[in-house]
Amino acid sequence: MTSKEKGILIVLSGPSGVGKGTVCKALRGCAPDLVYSVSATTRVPREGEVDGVNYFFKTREQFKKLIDTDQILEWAEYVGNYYGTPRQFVEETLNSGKDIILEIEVQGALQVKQKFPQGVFIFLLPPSLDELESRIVGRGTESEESIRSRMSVAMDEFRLMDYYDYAIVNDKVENACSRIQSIIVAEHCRKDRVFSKIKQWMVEVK
Ligand SMILES: Nc1ncnc2c1ncn2[C@@H]1O[C@H](COP(=O)(O)OP(=O)(O)OP(=O)(O)O)[C@@H](O)[C@H]1O
Ligand SMILES: Nc1nc2c(ncn2[C@@H]2O[C@H](COP(=O)(O)O)[C@@H](O)[C@H]2O)c(=O)[nH]1
Repeated sequence: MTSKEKGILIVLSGPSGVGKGTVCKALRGCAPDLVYSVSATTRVPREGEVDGVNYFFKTREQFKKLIDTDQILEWAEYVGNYYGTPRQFVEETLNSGKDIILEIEVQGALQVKQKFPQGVFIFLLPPSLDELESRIVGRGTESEESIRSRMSVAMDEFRLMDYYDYAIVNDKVENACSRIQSIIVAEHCRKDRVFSKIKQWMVEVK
Protein backbone atom coordinates (compact mmCIF):
# COMPACT_ATOMS: atom_id res chain seq x y z
CA MET A 1 0.00 0.00 0.00
CA THR A 2 1.35 3.44 -0.88
CA SER A 3 1.41 5.88 2.05
CA LYS A 4 0.38 9.41 1.13
CA GLU A 5 3.15 11.97 0.95
CA LYS A 6 2.61 14.76 3.47
CA GLY A 7 2.19 18.37 2.46
CA ILE A 8 4.71 21.09 3.25
CA LEU A 9 4.12 23.49 6.12
CA ILE A 10 5.09 27.03 5.15
CA VAL A 11 5.39 29.84 7.68
CA LEU A 12 5.27 33.44 6.47
CA SER A 13 6.34 36.08 8.98
CA GLY A 14 7.41 39.67 8.81
CA PRO A 15 6.67 42.95 10.55
CA SER A 16 3.16 44.30 10.74
CA GLY A 17 2.31 46.19 7.56
CA VAL A 18 4.98 44.58 5.38
CA GLY A 19 2.22 43.03 3.26
CA LYS A 20 1.86 39.42 4.44
CA GLY A 21 -1.92 39.48 4.11
CA THR A 22 -1.80 41.23 0.75
CA VAL A 23 0.75 38.76 -0.62
CA CYS A 24 -1.25 35.78 0.71
CA LYS A 25 -4.38 37.15 -0.94
CA ALA A 26 -2.53 37.43 -4.25
CA LEU A 27 -1.11 33.92 -3.78
CA ARG A 28 -4.65 32.55 -3.68
CA GLY A 29 -4.92 33.54 -7.34
CA CYS A 30 -1.59 32.16 -8.52
CA ALA A 31 -1.22 29.17 -6.16
CA PRO A 32 -4.79 27.84 -5.85
CA ASP A 33 -3.72 24.50 -4.34
CA LEU A 34 -2.09 26.14 -1.33
CA VAL A 35 -4.22 25.99 1.82
CA TYR A 36 -4.39 28.95 4.24
CA SER A 37 -4.58 28.53 7.98
CA VAL A 38 -7.10 30.82 9.68
CA SER A 39 -5.84 31.95 13.08
CA ALA A 40 -7.73 32.59 16.29
CA THR A 41 -7.33 35.99 17.92
CA THR A 42 -8.64 38.09 20.78
CA ARG A 43 -8.17 41.27 18.71
CA VAL A 44 -11.35 43.11 17.71
CA PRO A 45 -12.29 42.68 14.04
CA ARG A 46 -11.27 45.46 11.65
CA GLU A 47 -13.89 46.88 9.35
CA GLY A 48 -14.72 44.27 6.73
CA GLU A 49 -13.10 41.36 8.56
CA VAL A 50 -15.28 38.26 8.75
CA ASP A 51 -15.25 35.67 11.55
CA GLY A 52 -13.96 32.34 10.24
CA VAL A 53 -12.51 33.96 7.10
CA ASN A 54 -9.91 36.48 8.32
CA TYR A 55 -9.71 35.14 11.87
CA PHE A 56 -11.72 33.20 14.40
CA PHE A 57 -12.48 36.06 16.78
CA LYS A 58 -12.45 34.91 20.41
CA THR A 59 -12.75 36.34 23.90
CA ARG A 60 -9.72 35.90 26.16
CA GLU A 61 -11.58 33.17 28.06
CA GLN A 62 -12.42 31.29 24.86
CA PHE A 63 -8.81 31.63 23.67
CA LYS A 64 -7.43 30.31 26.98
CA LYS A 65 -9.78 27.34 26.74
CA LEU A 66 -8.45 26.54 23.27
CA ILE A 67 -4.93 26.50 24.72
CA ASP A 68 -5.94 24.40 27.74
CA THR A 69 -7.64 21.81 25.53
CA ASP A 70 -4.60 21.50 23.25
CA GLN A 71 -6.42 22.89 20.23
CA ILE A 72 -3.71 25.45 19.49
CA LEU A 73 -0.48 24.55 17.67
CA GLU A 74 1.32 27.76 18.64
CA TRP A 75 0.29 31.06 20.15
CA ALA A 76 1.72 34.41 21.11
CA GLU A 77 0.73 37.68 22.67
CA TYR A 78 1.26 40.49 20.18
CA VAL A 79 0.65 44.17 21.04
CA GLY A 80 -1.83 43.26 23.79
CA ASN A 81 -3.79 40.52 22.03
CA TYR A 82 -3.50 36.74 21.70
CA TYR A 83 -3.04 35.09 18.33
CA GLY A 84 -2.85 31.34 17.70
CA THR A 85 -3.03 28.66 15.03
CA PRO A 86 -5.75 25.99 15.28
CA ARG A 87 -3.84 22.68 15.40
CA GLN A 88 -6.28 20.17 13.92
CA PHE A 89 -6.77 21.96 10.59
CA VAL A 90 -3.01 22.20 10.03
CA GLU A 91 -2.44 18.52 10.84
CA GLU A 92 -5.34 17.31 8.70
CA THR A 93 -4.24 19.43 5.74
CA LEU A 94 -0.65 18.15 5.90
CA ASN A 95 -1.83 14.53 6.29
CA SER A 96 -4.01 14.92 3.21
CA GLY A 97 -0.88 15.79 1.22
CA LYS A 98 -1.65 19.49 0.74
CA ASP A 99 0.70 22.38 1.48
CA ILE A 100 -0.45 24.90 4.06
CA ILE A 101 0.73 28.44 4.78
CA LEU A 102 0.62 30.07 8.23
CA GLU A 103 0.84 33.85 8.35
CA ILE A 104 2.13 34.40 11.88
CA GLU A 105 4.52 36.52 13.94
CA VAL A 106 7.99 35.36 14.99
CA GLN A 107 7.39 34.03 18.54
CA GLY A 108 4.77 31.67 17.16
CA ALA A 109 6.97 30.78 14.19
CA LEU A 110 9.72 29.64 16.56
CA GLN A 111 7.26 27.35 18.35
CA VAL A 112 6.22 25.88 15.00
CA LYS A 113 9.88 25.34 14.10
CA GLN A 114 10.32 23.18 17.21
CA LYS A 115 7.31 21.05 16.31
CA PHE A 116 7.87 21.00 12.52
CA PRO A 117 11.62 21.41 11.90
CA GLN A 118 11.00 20.25 8.31
CA GLY A 119 8.75 23.28 7.72
CA VAL A 120 9.77 26.12 5.41
CA PHE A 121 10.21 29.47 7.13
CA ILE A 122 9.97 32.63 5.04
CA PHE A 123 10.53 36.16 6.34
CA LEU A 124 8.98 39.00 4.36
CA LEU A 125 10.91 42.28 4.37
CA PRO A 126 9.86 45.80 3.38
CA PRO A 127 11.98 47.67 0.79
CA SER A 128 12.80 50.17 3.60
CA LEU A 129 11.73 51.14 7.12
CA ASP A 130 10.10 54.32 5.83
CA GLU A 131 8.06 52.29 3.39
CA LEU A 132 7.06 49.90 6.20
CA GLU A 133 5.77 52.77 8.31
CA SER A 134 3.92 54.36 5.44
CA ARG A 135 2.25 51.01 4.65
CA ILE A 136 0.97 50.60 8.24
CA VAL A 137 -0.14 54.23 8.37
CA GLY A 138 -1.65 54.03 4.87
CA ARG A 139 -3.72 50.98 5.77
CA GLY A 140 -5.62 53.23 8.15
CA THR A 141 -6.51 50.51 10.65
CA GLU A 142 -4.23 51.30 13.58
CA SER A 143 -4.17 54.00 16.25
CA GLU A 144 -0.98 56.05 16.62
CA GLU A 145 -0.11 54.01 19.69
CA SER A 146 -0.61 50.72 17.86
CA ILE A 147 1.56 51.95 14.97
CA ARG A 148 4.35 52.86 17.41
CA SER A 149 4.11 49.47 19.15
CA ARG A 150 4.06 47.58 15.87
CA MET A 151 7.13 49.46 14.56
CA SER A 152 8.95 48.76 17.81
CA VAL A 153 8.05 45.04 17.73
CA ALA A 154 9.31 45.01 14.10
CA MET A 155 12.85 45.71 15.35
CA ASP A 156 12.69 42.67 17.67
CA GLU A 157 11.34 40.60 14.79
CA PHE A 158 14.26 41.55 12.49
CA ARG A 159 16.63 40.22 15.18
CA LEU A 160 15.04 36.76 14.92
CA MET A 161 15.30 36.59 11.13
CA ASP A 162 18.23 34.24 11.41
CA TYR A 163 15.86 31.39 12.33
CA TYR A 164 14.21 31.61 8.91
CA ASP A 165 15.22 29.72 5.76
CA TYR A 166 14.41 32.51 3.31
CA ALA A 167 14.13 36.30 3.39
CA ILE A 168 12.31 37.99 0.53
CA VAL A 169 11.53 41.62 -0.13
CA ASN A 170 7.95 42.68 -0.79
CA ASP A 171 8.76 45.47 -3.21
CA LYS A 172 5.93 44.61 -5.58
CA VAL A 173 3.21 42.15 -4.60
CA GLU A 174 3.60 40.14 -7.82
CA ASN A 175 7.37 39.81 -7.25
CA ALA A 176 6.89 38.63 -3.67
CA CYS A 177 4.30 36.12 -4.87
CA SER A 178 6.48 34.64 -7.54
CA ARG A 179 9.41 34.43 -5.08
CA ILE A 180 7.27 32.46 -2.65
CA GLN A 181 6.04 30.21 -5.44
CA SER A 182 9.64 29.55 -6.53
CA ILE A 183 10.55 28.61 -2.97
CA ILE A 184 7.64 26.17 -2.75
CA VAL A 185 8.58 24.55 -6.09
CA ALA A 186 12.22 24.24 -4.97
CA GLU A 187 11.21 22.76 -1.62
CA HIS A 188 9.15 20.08 -3.38
CA CYS A 189 12.31 19.12 -5.29
CA ARG A 190 14.53 18.81 -2.19
CA LYS A 191 16.13 15.42 -2.37
CA ASP A 192 15.17 14.47 1.20
CA ARG A 193 11.49 15.05 0.40
CA VAL A 194 11.70 13.17 -2.92
CA PHE A 195 13.78 10.39 -1.39
CA SER A 196 11.06 9.46 1.12
CA LYS A 197 8.84 8.66 -1.87
CA ILE A 198 11.55 6.58 -3.55
CA LYS A 199 12.07 4.66 -0.29
CA GLN A 200 8.37 3.79 -0.40
CA TRP A 201 8.82 2.43 -3.96
CA MET A 202 11.67 0.26 -2.69
CA VAL A 203 9.45 -1.18 0.06
CA GLU A 204 6.69 -1.88 -2.48
CA VAL A 205 9.02 -3.70 -4.91
CA LYS A 206 10.54 -5.99 -2.23
N1 LIG B 1 4.18 45.49 -2.35
C1 LIG B 1 3.43 46.48 -1.83
N2 LIG B 1 3.54 47.73 -2.30
C2 LIG B 1 2.80 48.74 -1.79
N3 LIG B 1 1.88 48.57 -0.80
C3 LIG B 1 1.73 47.33 -0.29
C4 LIG B 1 2.48 46.22 -0.79
N4 LIG B 1 2.12 45.13 -0.09
C5 LIG B 1 1.17 45.52 0.79
N5 LIG B 1 0.93 46.84 0.65
C6 LIG B 1 0.00 47.67 1.45
O1 LIG B 1 0.52 47.74 2.78
C7 LIG B 1 -0.54 47.73 3.74
C8 LIG B 1 -0.28 46.61 4.74
O2 LIG B 1 -0.43 45.37 4.08
P1 LIG B 1 -0.98 44.08 4.86
O3 LIG B 1 -2.21 44.43 5.63
O4 LIG B 1 -1.08 43.00 3.85
O5 LIG B 1 0.25 43.82 5.86
P2 LIG B 1 0.47 42.66 6.91
O6 LIG B 1 1.90 42.33 6.89
O7 LIG B 1 -0.50 41.54 6.65
O8 LIG B 1 0.08 43.39 8.26
P3 LIG B 1 -0.38 42.79 9.66
O9 LIG B 1 0.68 41.89 10.14
O10 LIG B 1 -0.54 44.00 10.51
O11 LIG B 1 -1.70 42.09 9.45
C9 LIG B 1 -1.84 47.58 2.97
O12 LIG B 1 -2.46 48.84 2.86
C10 LIG B 1 -1.40 47.04 1.61
O13 LIG B 1 -2.26 47.44 0.59
N1 LIG C 1 1.86 33.71 16.55
C1 LIG C 1 0.83 34.04 15.76
N2 LIG C 1 0.79 35.24 15.15
C2 LIG C 1 -0.25 35.50 14.34
C3 LIG C 1 -1.28 34.59 14.13
N3 LIG C 1 -2.18 35.15 13.28
C4 LIG C 1 -1.71 36.35 12.96
N4 LIG C 1 -0.54 36.58 13.60
C5 LIG C 1 0.32 37.76 13.53
O1 LIG C 1 -0.12 38.75 14.43
C6 LIG C 1 0.35 40.01 13.99
C7 LIG C 1 -0.75 41.03 14.05
O2 LIG C 1 -1.80 40.70 13.17
P1 LIG C 1 -2.97 41.75 12.85
O3 LIG C 1 -3.95 41.00 12.02
O4 LIG C 1 -3.52 42.22 14.16
O5 LIG C 1 -2.32 42.89 12.11
C8 LIG C 1 0.87 39.80 12.57
O6 LIG C 1 2.29 39.73 12.62
C9 LIG C 1 0.30 38.46 12.20
O7 LIG C 1 1.10 37.77 11.25
C10 LIG C 1 -1.20 33.33 14.78
O8 LIG C 1 -2.05 32.44 14.65
N5 LIG C 1 -0.14 33.12 15.57
